[in-house]
Amino acid sequence: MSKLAYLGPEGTFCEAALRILAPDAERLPCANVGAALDAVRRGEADGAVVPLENSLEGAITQTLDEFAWGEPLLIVAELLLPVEFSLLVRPDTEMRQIKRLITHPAAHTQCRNFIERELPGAVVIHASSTAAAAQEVSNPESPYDAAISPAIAGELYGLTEVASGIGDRTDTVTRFVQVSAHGPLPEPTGADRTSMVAFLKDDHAGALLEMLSEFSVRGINLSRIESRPTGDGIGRYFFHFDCEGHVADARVGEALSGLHRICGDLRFLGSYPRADQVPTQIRTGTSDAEFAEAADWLTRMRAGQI
Ligand SMILES: O=C(O)C(=O)C[C@]1(C(=O)O)C=C[C@@H](O)C=C1
Repeated sequence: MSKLAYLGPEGTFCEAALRILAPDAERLPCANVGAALDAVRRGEADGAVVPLENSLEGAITQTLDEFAWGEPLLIVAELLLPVEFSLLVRPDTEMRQIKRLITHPAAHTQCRNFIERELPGAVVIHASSTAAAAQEVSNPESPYDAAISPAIAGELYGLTEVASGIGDRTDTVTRFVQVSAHGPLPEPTGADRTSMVAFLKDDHAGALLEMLSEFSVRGINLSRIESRPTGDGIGRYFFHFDCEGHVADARVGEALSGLHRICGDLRFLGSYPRADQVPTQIRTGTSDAEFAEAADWLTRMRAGQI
């Protein structure tokens, strides 16, 4: 049985994602995303499940930075999990008594309207996860009156749900990814995604356009682009890209080769099946067969056969 690390403790959305992605895996709760990924790097876990982006809040920057700077890991699967938040209190607390609230920063952002409307003036403190917040509130000595967490965390930590579905939108989803320390890569399915991190060779006009051109000239659709600071000063950024297709597809492989040539560093993060199973768009002239035919034509031409 494989062991997967995740953002704990028990009751996080991350755990819910892990249970769907790998129902039979042994679960190793970790204090934060970095610790979960380090457990994989040290061989203490066979893989990890971590949040990558949220449809309202955007990128989970800690995960992006871990993927860019930490020892390389491979994304092997993804999952889109609807996230629904509850307001949880100790059984003896009433809604009007809530003055101090604790939750994960991403949950705070997603429930901002509810907090302003229903709990005006409440102080919000951030926890390492939504379930860590619930666990904290379950302590009778806790200085916090309520947690914003998944309903399941309330059941696990003996809290009472005083409000449910408190997110600013009802259709929010978080994208989680499962990573492993090494291959093999998942087989291409025809509905795949490829992730990578690109560092510029040097800062010059059109550098980003040159990178984007490697995708566009091969008809590759991007599904996410994120810039993150390198830490080397204002204006210094590196880029995360997600594109449609698998590195085994000729057009994606060639785009990565092109990026490898023009970038200071290109880190491949993996090719894996898309959670929504939407087939990859293949524009005219960019299929594997058309790439193979063109390569064959070039070989014959170079051999003086045309
Ligand atoms: O704290 C949790 O329950 C998590 O799984 C983390 C996380 C996140 O990092 O965005 C996951 C989904 C929600 O958006 C809120 C928090």
